[in-house]
Amino acid sequence: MRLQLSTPQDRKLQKTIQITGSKSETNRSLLLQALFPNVRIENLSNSDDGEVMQKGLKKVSGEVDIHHAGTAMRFLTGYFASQEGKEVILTGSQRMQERPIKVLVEALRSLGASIEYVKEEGYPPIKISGKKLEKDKVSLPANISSQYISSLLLIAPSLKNGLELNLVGKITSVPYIKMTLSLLEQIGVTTSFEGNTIKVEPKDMVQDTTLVVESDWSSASYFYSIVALCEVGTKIQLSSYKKNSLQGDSVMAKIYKDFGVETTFGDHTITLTKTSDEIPQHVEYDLSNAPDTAQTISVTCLGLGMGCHLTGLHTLPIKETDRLAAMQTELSKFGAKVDIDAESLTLQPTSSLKSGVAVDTYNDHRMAMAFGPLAVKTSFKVNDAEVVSKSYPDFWNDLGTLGFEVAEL
Ligand SMILES: O=C(O)C1=C[C@@H](OP(=O)(O)O)[C@@H](O)[C@H](O)C1
Ligand SMILES: C=C(OP(=O)(O)O)C(=O)O
Repeated sequence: MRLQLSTPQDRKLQKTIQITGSKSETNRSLLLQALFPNVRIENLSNSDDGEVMQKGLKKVSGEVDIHHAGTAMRFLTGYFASQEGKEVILTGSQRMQERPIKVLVEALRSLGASIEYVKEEGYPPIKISGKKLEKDKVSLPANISSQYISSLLLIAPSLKNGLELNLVGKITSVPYIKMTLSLLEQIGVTTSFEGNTIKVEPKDMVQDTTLVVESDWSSASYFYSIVALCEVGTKIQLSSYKKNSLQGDSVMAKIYKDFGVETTFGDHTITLTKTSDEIPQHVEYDLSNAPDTAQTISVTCLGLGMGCHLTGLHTLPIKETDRLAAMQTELSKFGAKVDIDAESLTLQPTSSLKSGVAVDTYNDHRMAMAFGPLAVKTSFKVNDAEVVSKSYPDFWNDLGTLGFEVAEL
């Protein structure tokens, strides 16, 4: 699907949007529910990633295809490895077969798991023969993906003696690890995280608990960007959100103050208001705790004619696409000057945006959604725009609701 995006007639928007549940909280909650069936879940994500996770958890044998969903790939690896009697081949899209899984496989093997690579060593697909895992201590590198750590933590309470993890190296995407621990605590599991050591106590049964998934803050980031690019007075209300979020991307509320956007927390809502046009020429952020917002922020800066230096981006090359390379290519199409290295992106201020551009999306939902808000400033095309369904299937409809002209070509 190729879309033509055109500037909304009114650049002082006033609207309310309901956003689907966080895909990260959803996929953790679904796994916990599979282990402890008396856990209930509200406000599940309607994303592709949530759907493949739900389907995957129901399988006991055969092939499980999780498409592009990193969390489903990593969380189901731990799950099936610890499920005696289940035997599956866990696979995914071509890109998923290029996203590394070795750190997690080695950690699970050292706990006693039986996992074999079907094609290339270190990458999916993998054949998993579920077993009771007897060991309770493991060390693993923590600087590549926090999803490996969350995968182990999620199965930890179901292991006979629980689990002690020793994290080696600089820990990346820390809020996602804390989110996992918070959800475990919510269902009554005892955990601790001190220095580089995480401990999870075993638990046979949990009390009836309802996990209420907060809406997705990474999805909210695109509305922060829209408000930042619109006129002073623009007000967009989003639900259902809370102040004490488990999601690290809630840092948007703080970061977007720099772009003149104020956040007001209401009863399960946030209201984003553009209050000021006075913005700095250049901003710098370390996004190692909120990697999924890097694309959003760089497009906001492009649209506002600002420069930025974003660091802590070492995980971006192994996500849905190599996001650093993809951003450099796509930002440059609009006339931007962009430099990247292994962990950072630097954008020079761009005074006028080129028009007639077609943005490529690289099977990456965030490439499409990050550029969407730029339609406030200029008209352009988005190729393969359906990619948004990975985390936010209603994205283009919601942009239409705001008054953007979204036409299928
Ligand atoms: O645990 C999670 O739900 C996630 C962790 C992050 O990945 P990394 O830990 O690989 O950075 C993030 O980018 C991803 O979208 C979701
Ligand atoms: C990196 C992402 O997803 P995942 O790793 O779960 O595929 C994302 O949604 O930005």
